[in-house]
Amino acid sequence: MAASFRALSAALPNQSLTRSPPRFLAASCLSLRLNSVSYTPRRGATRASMAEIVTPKSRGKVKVFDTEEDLAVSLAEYAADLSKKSSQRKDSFTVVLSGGSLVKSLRKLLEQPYIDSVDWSKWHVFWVDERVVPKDHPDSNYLLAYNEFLSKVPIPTGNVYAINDALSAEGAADDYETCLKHLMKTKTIDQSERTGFPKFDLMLMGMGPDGHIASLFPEHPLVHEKEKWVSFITDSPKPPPERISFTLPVINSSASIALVVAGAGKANAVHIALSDVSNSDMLPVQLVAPEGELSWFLDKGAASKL
Ligand SMILES: O=C1O[C@H](COP(=O)(O)O)[C@@H](O)[C@H](O)[C@H]1O
Repeated sequence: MAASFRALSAALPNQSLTRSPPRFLAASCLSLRLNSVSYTPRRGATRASMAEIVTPKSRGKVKVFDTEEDLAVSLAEYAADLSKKSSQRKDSFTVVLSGGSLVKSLRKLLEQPYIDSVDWSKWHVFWVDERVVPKDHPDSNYLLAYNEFLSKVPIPTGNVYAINDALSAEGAADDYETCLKHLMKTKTIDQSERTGFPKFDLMLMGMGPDGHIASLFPEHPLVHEKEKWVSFITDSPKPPPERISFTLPVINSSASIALVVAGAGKANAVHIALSDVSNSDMLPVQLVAPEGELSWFLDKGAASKL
């Protein structure tokens, strides 16, 4: 069993992971080195109360907030700032959403000053993963984003790229990849000069308590996909079983990734993800290393094991 997965299984004895529980904890996985810690004082009602942690080089910038509310305030500021910079430079701002708890953390973008100041006409919205269910199904990541966010902002309908829910998992993944290829050709989506894969402006990613990101689950072969842009699984350990997902080469070609994690139930995976450790079979979240910048938005609970 892989070391990171073994460590996480030991740390989460009451949560159902996809492999049997370990007999011991791999100590090396839990050696996080913090280079420095600095505190930013609260500067006003809309400012978030935050601590910033400097992690090992490739693990990005880590912001820890007192509350998920503070996290949401800062996330809105971050996304709006990137949107502004991108909109000044080009005609499209390509944003990739996750499902799950991430969507709720976008709620401050629906408030002033962002709702009126963001140039929503430039936004093009994609999903890093989607469950292969009808778009009106309660498990649909599209439906969640539509209800909580997309229906409340003036993003042109044609700029929202949901999966074709009439297709099989394999068909939907191929179809989505074809759509991305077309949009890269027409320059709506940038192309990474380094990898040739699409380079999204901003990926807003959640993480599961088992360290999964998108629909890339620990010890699943899909984690090692190197060629495809979008792939599918029919055996997801988290229901529903059929999903499509961006692959790691696409995720890691991004200009910016925000990893948004709240709640003590995810603290062990956060701890492992931010440790300076590499082994042959790491948790999917440990493999996130974008071409551009990686920013972590954590609440106190998620950061409680750092
Ligand atoms: O199934 C999924 O889970 C992850 C994590 O969800 P969360 O509710 O624990 O934040 C999510 O990022 C992914 O998009 C979704 O399909």
